[in-house]
Amino acid sequence: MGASIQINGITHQFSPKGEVVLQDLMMDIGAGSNIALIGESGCGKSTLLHMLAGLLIPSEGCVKINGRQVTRAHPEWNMMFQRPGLYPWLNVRQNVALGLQFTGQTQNLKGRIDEMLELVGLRDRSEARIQDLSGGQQQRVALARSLAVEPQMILLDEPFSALDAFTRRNLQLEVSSIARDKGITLVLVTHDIDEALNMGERVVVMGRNPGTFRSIMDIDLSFPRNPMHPAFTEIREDLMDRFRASVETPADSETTGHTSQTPDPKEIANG
Ligand SMILES: Nc1ncnc2c1ncn2[C@@H]1O[C@H](COP(=O)(O)OP(=O)(O)OP(=O)(O)O)[C@@H](O)[C@H]1O
Repeated sequence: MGASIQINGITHQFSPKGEVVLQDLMMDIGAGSNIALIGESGCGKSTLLHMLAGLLIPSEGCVKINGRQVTRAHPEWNMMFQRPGLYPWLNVRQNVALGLQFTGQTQNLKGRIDEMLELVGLRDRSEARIQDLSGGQQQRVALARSLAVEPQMILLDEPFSALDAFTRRNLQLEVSSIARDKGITLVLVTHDIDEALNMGERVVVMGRNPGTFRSIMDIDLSFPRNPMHPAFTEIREDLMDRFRASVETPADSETTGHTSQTPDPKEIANG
């Protein structure tokens, strides 16, 4: 079961007299939903993600996961970064085992690892050395390690940005499909509008100085999504306009609260 997330009036400064990095953020994220955060560099996406992970406590307001205030990190709230963070002196299987060992879930360890490697398409590389894998395969190992502990929530901080376009798209589709199948709540930070649209049931556009939610858009397209489909293209254009507006219009010249707009329901064909 995925975690429900409540972002409850978050304002943040890294130091008492420093700039206000995030201001008055409010949002509820339903259990099992997939959210993408996009916005100009420096608008506070990673800062917010760290707060959801319990790695950073906001100066004002709080994050609640399943109704409880977050005060520290938790093994069921998994974070994946641009670099997969694997240990090169351990093989694939040993890397995947780490989360399970760390959380004491060592019953049927081999079976569980095999299941995860099957899920991410790496069953035949279980004994391989990390440095012998491609970047995409390494991210798959990191994903298998994250999924092995049956997380309630996965937080992704531009995890595919170093990958080639083909691998990147495959992983976007696979990760969002696995998260939906398993009911895991997924929050993705990205600079890439297509990535946000490939994965997000909701896309949140943030503005900077200070970081606010400028636009919240529910994306009513079925999965897997096809970037060539006219409905996808139309929503991409709309999202780009919102992104542009978030860069061009300073936050303090408009209401900093969030707006919500749901596009007309559009079914998208696969292929
Ligand atoms: N530990 C820190 N101490 C002081 N300021 C920080 C710290 N971490 C981030 N900042 C500042 O907070 C602001 C938001 O940073 P953050 O990394 O969250 O933005 P971002 O939207 O994720 O950017 P990018 O897209 O470039 O990764 C920036 O101005 C950054 O310089």
